[in-house]
Amino acid sequence: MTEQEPSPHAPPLRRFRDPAYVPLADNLAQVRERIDALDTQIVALLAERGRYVKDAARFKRDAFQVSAPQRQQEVIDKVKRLAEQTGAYPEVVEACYRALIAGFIAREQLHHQDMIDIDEGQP
Ligand SMILES: C=C(O[C@@H]1C=C(C(=O)O)C=C[C@H]1O)C(=O)O
Repeated sequence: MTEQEPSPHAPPLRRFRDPAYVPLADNLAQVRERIDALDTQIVALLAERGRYVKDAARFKRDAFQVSAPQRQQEVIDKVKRLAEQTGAYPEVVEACYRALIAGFIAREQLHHQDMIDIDEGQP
């Protein structure tokens, strides 16, 4: 085992046994450029998702409703199905979503604590 980081511009060191495998890039630098571009999109999407999670707090009465465990399970089930359909690694998708939802709920709880009830009696 070397303690050296891989060389970004070097040619491939290994190949897949599957002769049908189609490479996506010429070198590691190219692979990383594409990963970086995807991360930019993913973080922008997470920001948008977070704005909707914040808005959801307006429709909830208490901490249990913020947590909404049944909805959490629906989201996990749905993304696992999507992973199967799209070829994403299902265990990665599930782990990401469990972490994401936990983080989003924590934020939503903070927003919820910072809100006031709408008084139904008001004209
Ligand atoms: C956004 C909601 O609130 C919470 C956050 C969820 C999420 O991040 O997907 C799902 C359920 C709730 O725990 C919701 O109830 O839809």
